[in-house]
Amino acid sequence: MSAAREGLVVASHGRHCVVESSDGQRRICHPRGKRNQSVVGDRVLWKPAAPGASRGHGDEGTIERVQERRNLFYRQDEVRTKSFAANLDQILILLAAEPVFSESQLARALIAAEAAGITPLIALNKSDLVEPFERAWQRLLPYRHMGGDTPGQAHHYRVLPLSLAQCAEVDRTALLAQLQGKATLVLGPSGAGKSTLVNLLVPGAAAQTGEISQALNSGRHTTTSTTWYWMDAERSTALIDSPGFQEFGLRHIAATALAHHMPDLAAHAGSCRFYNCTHLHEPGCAVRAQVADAADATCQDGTISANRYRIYAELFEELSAAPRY
Ligand SMILES: Nc1nc2c(ncn2[C@@H]2O[C@H](COP(=O)(O)OP(=O)(O)OP(=O)(O)O)[C@@H](O)[C@H]2O)c(=O)[nH]1
Ligand SMILES: [Zn+2]
Repeated sequence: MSAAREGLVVASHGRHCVVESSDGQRRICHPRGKRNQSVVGDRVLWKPAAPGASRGHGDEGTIERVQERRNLFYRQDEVRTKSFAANLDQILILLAAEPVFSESQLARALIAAEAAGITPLIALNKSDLVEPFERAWQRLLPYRHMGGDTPGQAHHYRVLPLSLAQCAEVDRTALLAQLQGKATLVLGPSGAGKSTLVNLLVPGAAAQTGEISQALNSGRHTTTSTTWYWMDAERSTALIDSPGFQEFGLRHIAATALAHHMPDLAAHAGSCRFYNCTHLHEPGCAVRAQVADAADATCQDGTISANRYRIYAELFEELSAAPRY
């Protein structure tokens, strides 16, 4: 019996996953048990399959154990839990001037990131589309100023303007500075420019996925759901591409914990008269007292935008409702 070796899960497809060993070699691995419990980003212990035992995919292996995770980013609706990836340093939410993004989806992704303890970063692409960009940038005002404007104090979220198609060197440099040495999960609505981003930043992205598809030996299974790409030869900077920005279920978060994961609300929640205030109808609610009347109000002065509060109230109701199944 050979000893188990360490590896990194770089793609996952149904019951198979692709494990990269320290020498960079990638191979298909099957879980030892019935279910595939590993997700992309997992560190695993694997063993090569016994000679002759492989199922025609060449060199294969078995996952013996999934090592303890630093974090796990996932969403959950009423019927299922979907894991995006594990052991992440940050989550890049890629939006664009067009198509118009959903603020509710953005808020959900940010809440899930906060709940998992992973730093989110927001980028708004297509700055070359001047007017739509201006409108979208304006819609992001509460996010750009969250955390207040006290001199010397950083905003809660970093929001980067970008034009990936024009690939201005200054944009690329700003983005690279944010990604260097980290494992970043990229999330975003369809059409925002995720593929453009991956192709711009990952040399040989096609080759990396080609290798995976080849390893999966499956013309039928060409789309792996989540993929880990190395941006550098030293394999220190990674981008993880994942679908699933739509229908971002937050069933794993208690309604009463929501405000805690929304920094603009959390800043005031401690001053409510009742310690268990839901910020929906209680007297002496410090959160509601800060909700701006005007739809275009910002968080610049510590106020809460009307949209953010509406999103909170809607989510609170959704998460309090009894399961339908
Ligand atoms: N004007 C403009 N168009 C861009 C920019 N970046 C990407 N695009 C275009 O936007 C479209 C969508 O880009 P993709 O990279 O395919 O978007 P995606 O997020 O991968 O979309 P899906 O494949 O549907 O998930 C393409 O036609 C790109 O050429 C940009 O900075 N400015
Ligand atoms: Zn309150």
